[in-house]
Amino acid sequence: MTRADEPLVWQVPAVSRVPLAAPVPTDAEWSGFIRRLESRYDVRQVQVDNTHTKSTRRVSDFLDSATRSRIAYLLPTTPLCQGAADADDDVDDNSAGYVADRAILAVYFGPHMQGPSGGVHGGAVASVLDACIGMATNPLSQPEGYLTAQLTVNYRRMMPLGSYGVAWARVFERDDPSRKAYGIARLVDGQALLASRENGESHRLPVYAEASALFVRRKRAVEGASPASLTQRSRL
Ligand SMILES: CCCCCCCCCCCC(=O)SCCNC(=O)CCNC(=O)[C@H](O)C(C)(C)COP(=O)(O)OP(=O)(O)OC[C@H]1O[C@@H](n2cnc3c(N)ncnc32)[C@H](O)[C@@H]1OP(=O)(O)O
Repeated sequence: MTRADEPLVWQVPAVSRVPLAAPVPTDAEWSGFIRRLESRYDVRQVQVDNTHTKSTRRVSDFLDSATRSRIAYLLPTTPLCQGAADADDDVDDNSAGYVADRAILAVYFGPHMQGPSGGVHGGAVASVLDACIGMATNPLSQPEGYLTAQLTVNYRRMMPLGSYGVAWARVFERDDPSRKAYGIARLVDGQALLASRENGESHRLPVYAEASALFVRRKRAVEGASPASLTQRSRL
């Protein structure tokens, strides 16, 4: 057998696996966190399920599973569909809660997202930021029209395992003729965010990671969705 034919074997050093002190929050703890976010900020949780209707939205089965359902999709209560989101002007922007260009994901980074010892895996952080920009980029009535073409993540600090994170994203440019949308997202510590709000502190919160992304709208989505069909779908 030549060297090139030898099976590739990873030499993994034996490490002792220490049980992680990052238990998944109970239902009550998790909903308490979301309620605090809703009461301190002008946001509301969008109920998530697997049907793409106007008021419900799937986050991602993958993230749902990795977080043990400790992930929530929130939107500003006041519609913000101005500027960038106006590209979808055939959609009824003024209906309650419809926000196309911003999104917030609240997430608990638990033991199933471990990367470095005591820290969250960079891929998990990237997934959350990508999903958050994806939510902001894809209007509720046009789910999954835009796909990630490029994602750049800047890891500023290690996110400790067992943290509540809050990521928010916005689309700052949507170039509809060429089907491109550009967005950014930032991830901060959710408990620190709430504490600073509750204590009336105005200092800038440390950013754990930030991302910028290019999303491209699939050709199929563009061809298959006439303005009439979009309007119809948005009213379902
Ligand atoms: C999870 C939460 C769920 C939440 C639910 C809703 C959120 C969904 C978000 C999901 C996020 C994901 O994970 S998506 C999964 C990961 N991503 C993917 O699998 C995408 C794989 N790539 C593709 O399918 C394709 O490459 C596309 C769709 C991105 C683009 O293909 P295309 O449609 O043929 O584009 P094409 O006509 O060639 O190009 C259109 C314009 O975009 C530019 N362009 C195209 N691709 C790129 C690129 N990679 N980098 C730079 N620029 C590009 C072209 O130069 C051109 O510019 P110009 O000449 O016009 O200037």
